Amino acid sequence: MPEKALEIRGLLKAFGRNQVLKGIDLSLESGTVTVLMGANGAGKSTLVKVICGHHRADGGDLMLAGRPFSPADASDAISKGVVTVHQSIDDGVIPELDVANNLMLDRLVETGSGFFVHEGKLRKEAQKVAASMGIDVDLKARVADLSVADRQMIAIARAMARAPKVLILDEPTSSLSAAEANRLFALIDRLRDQGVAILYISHRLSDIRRVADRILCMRDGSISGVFETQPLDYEAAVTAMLGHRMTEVDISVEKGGAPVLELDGIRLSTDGNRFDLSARDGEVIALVGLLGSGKSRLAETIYGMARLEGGEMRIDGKPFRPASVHDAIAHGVFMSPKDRGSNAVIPAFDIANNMTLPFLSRFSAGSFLQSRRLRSRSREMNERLGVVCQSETDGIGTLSGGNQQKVMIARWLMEPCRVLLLDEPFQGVDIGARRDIGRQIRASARGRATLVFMTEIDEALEIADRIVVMTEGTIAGEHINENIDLAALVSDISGTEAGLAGHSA
Ligand SMILES: Nc1ncnc2c1ncn2[C@@H]1O[C@H](COP(=O)(O)OP(=O)(O)OP(=O)(O)O)[C@@H](O)[C@H]1O
Repeated sequence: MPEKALEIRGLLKAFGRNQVLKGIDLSLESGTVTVLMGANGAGKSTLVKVICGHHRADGGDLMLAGRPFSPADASDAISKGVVTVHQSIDDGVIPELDVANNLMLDRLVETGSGFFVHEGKLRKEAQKVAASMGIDVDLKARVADLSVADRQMIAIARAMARAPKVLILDEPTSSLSAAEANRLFALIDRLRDQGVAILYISHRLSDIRRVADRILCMRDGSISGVFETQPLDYEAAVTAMLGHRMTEVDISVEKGGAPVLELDGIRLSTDGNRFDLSARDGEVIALVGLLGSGKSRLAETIYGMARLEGGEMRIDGKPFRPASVHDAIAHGVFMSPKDRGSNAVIPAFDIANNMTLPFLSRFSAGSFLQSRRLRSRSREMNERLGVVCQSETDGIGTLSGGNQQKVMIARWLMEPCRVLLLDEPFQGVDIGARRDIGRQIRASARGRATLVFMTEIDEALEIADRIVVMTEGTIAGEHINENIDLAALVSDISGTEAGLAGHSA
């Protein structure tokens, strides 16, 4: 029998009158990866925050390796053997220090030996840790200069230097490219072999298929399903998580709409290849590519944040060369940026104000009627997208991450525009919510051209009329979604492995 690393019985947690955890029972076994799936707002982060000492439980018992466990705070949890790598990876590293010092940080602090004292010894030890984790990074590099993936590896390696019994990874692949995610999976395999009990939280079926030994589903503050018999039944797990089967997004190809946005022989960098793209009224185009493929640069160029380095852009047949974001917006171009935390959410505002923010100035006459109208529209949008909240006057900060993302998308779907750019709209949202958002994107498509920038092919296939593949700053291929030739699509994204891993075709 595998050893029970962590056992939880009857865990309760409420925020005010919102009972978020309603008696959670679960156990994590050593040398096993348990995936925790749950719809946005189900309570996953709250559960993790209780386990890692960030929140105090209101009731229930936690046992770590057979002993009562009630962490006073995050560092108490770590010292007892429960380490969490949060979505915000820089929680786990000090960006200004080099890799070796980051890897050895805890030992340096524990022994009080201070930094850089035994430089040679420190580097040797760090080398050992890096090698044992299969990490191939220059130990002298400043962590701030590393890629997101490398920083995340260092955060995990640092966590492992504490020899934890339980490692919690909260959506660890959300900022990684496919190849980087594969490196992370290899590291997880090693840790499992070393006997660590891993709790892995994810919304991505392709990740879940790759790492899960067992799946726990969470719905509305309770565990709604446990799947541990191989082969795992993913369809049943998704149903247990959502409480119903998933419904499909209807992709009916809009034919014959007039061109709205035309890119004619454009170049994103001075030495980049030129390309053309035309987006029609009512059309939803997915621009798919890995990190560095140029898709974000393209979004920024259309949105007036980056300079067009050649060629011509037109909107409704008229030349369009935005000098600024303000200028792009004035031409009817809206963009929902990725990384909602730093780019979009106004923490001090409530849901309705966050949703209607760009339009507030227009209604700023302070008119009571207008404000009522905005509130009722945001209430309707909340319902259509299934935002889990008490009311539209809740502070945005009280929503779960995925629900904040829905509010941000709603912000741009609510208002008419000519060109809508959505950068990674499904980041951090659960599978059911992805369908809700996809359906709303399609329902709002008429009267505009919609360009959705994303890394996951599965997501593109779910919502787009046309899939455009980008590599090295230019277009590598275009595919109509209806009767798509998946093999050809895959070969366009040459070298893409994990983004496709979950696709069964
Ligand atoms: N600090 C807080 N104050 C008030 N309510 C909160 C707080 N933190 C979480 N909640 C509420 O708890 C519920 C569960 O949120 P939680 O973040 O745990 O969900 P989640 O399952 O992690 O969702 P996601 O997948 O979207 O990240 C939500 O209704 C949320 O509004």
